[in-house]
Amino acid sequence: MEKVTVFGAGSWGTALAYVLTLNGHDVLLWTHRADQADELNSGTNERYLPGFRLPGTLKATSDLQHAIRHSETFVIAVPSKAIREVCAEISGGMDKSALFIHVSKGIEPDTHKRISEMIREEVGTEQLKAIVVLSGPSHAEEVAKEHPTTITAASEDKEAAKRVQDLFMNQFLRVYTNTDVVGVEIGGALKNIIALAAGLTDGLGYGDNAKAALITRGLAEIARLGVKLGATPLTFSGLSGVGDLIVTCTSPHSRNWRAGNMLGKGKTVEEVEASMGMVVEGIRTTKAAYQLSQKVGVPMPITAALYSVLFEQVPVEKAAEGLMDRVKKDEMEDMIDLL
Ligand SMILES: NC(=O)C1=CN([C@@H]2O[C@H](COP(=O)(O)OP(=O)(O)OC[C@H]3O[C@@H](n4cnc5c(N)ncnc54)[C@H](OP(=O)(O)O)[C@@H]3O)[C@@H](O)[C@H]2O)C=CC1
Ligand SMILES: O=C(CO)COP(=O)(O)O
Repeated sequence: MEKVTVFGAGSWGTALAYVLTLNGHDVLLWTHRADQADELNSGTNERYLPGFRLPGTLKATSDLQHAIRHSETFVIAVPSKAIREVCAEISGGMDKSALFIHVSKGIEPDTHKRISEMIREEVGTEQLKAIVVLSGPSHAEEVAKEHPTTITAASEDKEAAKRVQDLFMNQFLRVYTNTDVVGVEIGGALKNIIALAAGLTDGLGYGDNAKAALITRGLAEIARLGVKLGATPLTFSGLSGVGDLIVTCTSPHSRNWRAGNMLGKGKTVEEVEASMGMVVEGIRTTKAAYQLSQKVGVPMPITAALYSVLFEQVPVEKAAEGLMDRVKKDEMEDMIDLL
């Protein structure tokens, strides 16, 4: 039995705290809202996991110092836009080092930093035992129902990745390890762009051919960018690559797919964001990935088309037409770096 603190009590933080509690660990779930801590301690999280009953052994707090002191194993489960703020606050309150496990999927616009890079910038080297990213096809709603799920724990520190595998693995959650942090983080972040686009084409009524095209060509452009940034090509055919692409592009559980679907049915970006009530990482990541693709000179036509819809008010039908009208190509063109 280990002591673990989960920071962030949205759908994923709550589901992972549940898994760790089931696995026999002493888990403290931190939320920045005192009213939510009270609700969690009474056994529910209605906004983020409606109908789900938390076990009585899973405790919650909104006291950050209490949460930091509870353990030396931290699971960071807040949206990417809150990573810097939350990690800086945690770092400011730490008096011993800790293992940081992050589960967020995003890239920061303008700096183009991955989550583990932001954590390293906010937490002192002497405070970090290691950083592990936990990623893969895993809707919180299904994990909370104990449905079979597979994910990967990636770290440059193999022993740390194995420790995370041991912490989370059980009969319904199978955890693999990987050493390709860049590939796992890029795959997890960029699949949200393609999921938004898949929701959008579903909203337009384009059907399955269009979705298969988005998943396949989306994977090609994600891998192209990832390899340029130092990822191992094979990682993109794994759980955090094609696995997460499939689950997010095809499931109504996906907030990114749902947001895209609303856009395809004519809602504005502002209307979609206001109505979701949960994080839609793909919008921010589209901006970051578009900027990054321009900076490093990697063609990412789907990302560019979505960027034009989200940030340049290009009508969705026009963006889709633009994708189909592009110059004729060989399927494997621009893929040479992946060999
Ligand atoms: N849900 C899922 O199935 C999965 C999600 N992920 C990833 O995990 C990350 C978290 O997602 P998820 O749990 O779904 O998100 P949710 O939108 O469900 O919840 C976000 C949580 O973070 C809290 N939060 C937001 N900003 C801050 C802040 N500045 N300080 C402290 N807490 C904050 C929110 O609090 P408040 O209620 O006050 O807004 C809320 O509790 C995302 O990057 C997502 O892509 C990864 C795999 C699966
Ligand atoms: O990352 C996820 C599943 O692996 C969750 O995706 P959404 O954020 O689109 O719901």
